Amino acid sequence: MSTQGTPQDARTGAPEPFGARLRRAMDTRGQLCVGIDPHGSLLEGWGLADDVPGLERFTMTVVEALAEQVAVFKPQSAFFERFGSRGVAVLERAVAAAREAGALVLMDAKRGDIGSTMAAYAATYLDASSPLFSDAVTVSPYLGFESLRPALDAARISGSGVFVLALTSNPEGAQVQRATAAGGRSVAQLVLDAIMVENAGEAPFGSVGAVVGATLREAGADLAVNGPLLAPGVGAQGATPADLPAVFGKELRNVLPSVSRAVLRHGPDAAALRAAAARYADEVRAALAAV
Ligand SMILES: O=C(O)c1cc(=O)[nH]c(=O)n1[C@@H]1O[C@H](COP(=O)(O)O)[C@@H](O)[C@H]1O
Repeated sequence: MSTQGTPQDARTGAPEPFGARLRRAMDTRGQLCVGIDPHGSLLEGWGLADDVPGLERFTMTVVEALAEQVAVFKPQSAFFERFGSRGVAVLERAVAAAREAGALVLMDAKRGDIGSTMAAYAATYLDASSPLFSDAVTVSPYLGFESLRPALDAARISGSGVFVLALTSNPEGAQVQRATAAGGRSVAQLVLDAIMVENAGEAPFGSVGAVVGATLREAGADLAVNGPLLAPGVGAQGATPADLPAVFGKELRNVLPSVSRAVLRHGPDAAALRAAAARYADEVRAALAAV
């Protein structure tokens, strides 16, 4: 497995772990992830056709406008896959352009399968020689946390990261995630505990993140996973940066709030996109400073 494309640790020559790279990006650029979700309605709002050239124009405009400003981009794979191979080619180009410009890319693919198939997903997103290699990928642990092992192993080798769904932003998630597992803990808590074990001893924090919706109002779970906490749901789903302290408490410094539509709708003007992202980054900074 090649580790091309991943910055290396100057001292050891090994790929620098994603957790260290993300911590630095969050500390220097601010704690904000902008999702790239090319909904047909957004393309229409930008005056673009809902086709491959429209997808490409939309995506590259977002990348060019924000790549030197935001810590992380989170392209949502489904919005590219819906156009077939030509849409995936746009996604490949966007990932390369964003990484080239210094932003980290978290591929939102939410993959999860039996371990032997999970290895193929890991090869797709977490092997540095793959055309879709990303700094990190979202995965679902609901086939059992250990089914994710091939992705966790591949991430360690290539210096990339894995974000595991724990408490999702949608109201339906509670049915599964808040259910009580054997031993009396919630299913989500078991996932969080397993993430904690993966990140044990890592500094500044580990490369295995948890996804915890900003919409939850309160976590109702122990979020001290020694890793990043991706918090989608800010903006279009109704959460605001001011809601973050109540959900994340003492883990606030590790939170990476994510906004897609509420930033993207400000395009196609690059300055307006930059201003919208800067407003959210400022609001997040203010929410963190207030506690
Ligand atoms: O993993 C995710 O990114 C994710 C997890 C979750 O619990 N909720 C959630 O909304 N997301 C993603 O975050 C993005 C939210 O988009 P907006 O609601 O437009 O900001 C979408 O791409 C979702 O698929």
